[in-house]
Amino acid sequence: MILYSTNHQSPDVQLEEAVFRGLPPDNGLYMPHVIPTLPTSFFDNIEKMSITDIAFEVSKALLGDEISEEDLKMIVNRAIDFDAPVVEIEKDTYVLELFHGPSMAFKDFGARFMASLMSYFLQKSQKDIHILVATSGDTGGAVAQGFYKTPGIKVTILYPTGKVSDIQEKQLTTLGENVTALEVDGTFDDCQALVKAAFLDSELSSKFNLASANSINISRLIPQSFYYFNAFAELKRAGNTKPVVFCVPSGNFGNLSAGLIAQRMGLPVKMFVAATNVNNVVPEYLKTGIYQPKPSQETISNAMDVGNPSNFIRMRLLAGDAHQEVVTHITGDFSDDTDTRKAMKDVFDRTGYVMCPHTAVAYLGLKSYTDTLNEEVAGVLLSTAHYAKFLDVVEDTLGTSVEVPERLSALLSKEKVSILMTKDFADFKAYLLK
Ligand SMILES: N[C@@H](CCOP(=O)(O)O)C(=O)O
Repeated sequence: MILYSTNHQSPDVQLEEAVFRGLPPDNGLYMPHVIPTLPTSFFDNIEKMSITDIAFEVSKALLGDEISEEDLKMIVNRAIDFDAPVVEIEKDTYVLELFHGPSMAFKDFGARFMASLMSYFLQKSQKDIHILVATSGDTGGAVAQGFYKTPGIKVTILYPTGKVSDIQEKQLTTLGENVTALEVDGTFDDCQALVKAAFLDSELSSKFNLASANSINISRLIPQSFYYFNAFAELKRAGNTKPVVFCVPSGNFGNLSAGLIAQRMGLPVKMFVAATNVNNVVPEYLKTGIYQPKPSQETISNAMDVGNPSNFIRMRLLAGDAHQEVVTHITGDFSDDTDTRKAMKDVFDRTGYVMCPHTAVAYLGLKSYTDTLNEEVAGVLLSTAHYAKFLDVVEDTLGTSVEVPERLSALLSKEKVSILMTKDFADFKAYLLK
C-alpha cells in the first residue's frame, strides 16, 4: 500500500510509515494511491463469511504484500473479535449496531486494529511510541482500551472538560498504567488542534516517536470499512435484494470516509447520508458547495460536536472531488437536540428500541432521505455507541430507566484521574517535554 499526502508536498510512504507518522509533514492526510476493487466472487459468497473473514479479505486487498497473509490473519483475528449485528427496527429500517466491542462504541474497530497493527510493526523495530489522541467522547475510550498495557506504547488522551458524558469520562480517566487523560479547558476542536500542532512541532518530533490514534491515521479508517461489507452480508443473509442506503452519524467524518472506501472497493451502495447535529458544516457543504468550518457547539450528541472535521478532504476525494460528483454519493442532513430527543422517544414508544442521541440523529437523517424516494430501499443507520454511554440524556428523554451493561456501570464507582490543561499549545508542549 503506497500512500500520498493530500497536500502533495510530502513524499509517498508505505503503510508502516503512514501508521507511525499519522500526519504527513506537509499537514495533509495520507491517502492510498490505489483502492482495489474486490472480485465478484467475494460479493457472491459474502453471506457465507464471518466479519473476521471479511476483515481479512478486505485488508489483504487493501494492504497488498507489505504484511504476509499469516501475519495479517493474526492482526485481524486479534482485533476484530466481536460482532456488528444488524437489527430491523421497522420495515426496511435496519440498525447496524457497532457497539459490541470493549468500549461499546464503533471506535473499537479502528482502535483495536490499529493497536494490533502497531504492535506487529513494533515487534520488528523495538522502538517506543507516544500516542496522542483527541476525543469528543468515544475515540478516547476505545483507544485507552485498545492500547492498555501494550508494551512500548504510551497513550495521552485530550478531552474537552465538561463536554463528554460521565461514562465516557470514566472510560478515559480510570485505567491508569500507560494511559493518561488531559482535561482541556476548551472544545474538541481545541484538543484536535493541540494534537496536530504537536505532530508538526520539530522539537517534539525529534524527542519522541509521536503517533496519532485519531482517524487522521489511515490505519483507523481501514478497519472501519469492514462493517459496511458485513452489514451487506447480513442483509443478503436476510434475503434483501433492495438497494442499500447507509446513514452515518458524523463528527470527524472518518466513518463516512471508510464507507466510501468500501464503495470504491465494489460494495453496492445507493447513497450515503451524512447526518450531523447542529455542527453541520458538511451538510451545508453538500447543499451549497461551500465548506466553511465553524467553532463547534455543544449538543446532546457530543461525540459529533466537531466544527472542522479532519477527514473532510478524504471524504471529498473518495467521493470524486468535484461537488457535483460528491453529491451523487453523499447527501446531508442535520438535526437539533429537540428533534433528536423526539426521535429517541418516538422510536422507543413504537418499537421498544433504545437509541443513543447519535443513533437518533442517524435515524432522522435516514428518514429525511428515504422519504424523498420513489423506490423501496434497505436503509441502514449506523449506531455508533451503546445508549447507556449517555445514560442521563437517554433516561431523561425516554422518561424511564434503562438497562446498563455491567461493563459500563462498573465504571461509575471508579475514581477519575485527569490532568487539567489549557488550550494553549505552549502549555501542552511544556507538559509533554516535562
Ligand atoms: N467523534 C470522535 C472525535 C474524534 O474522531 P476520530 O474519529 O478522528 O477519532 C470521538 O468520539 O472522540
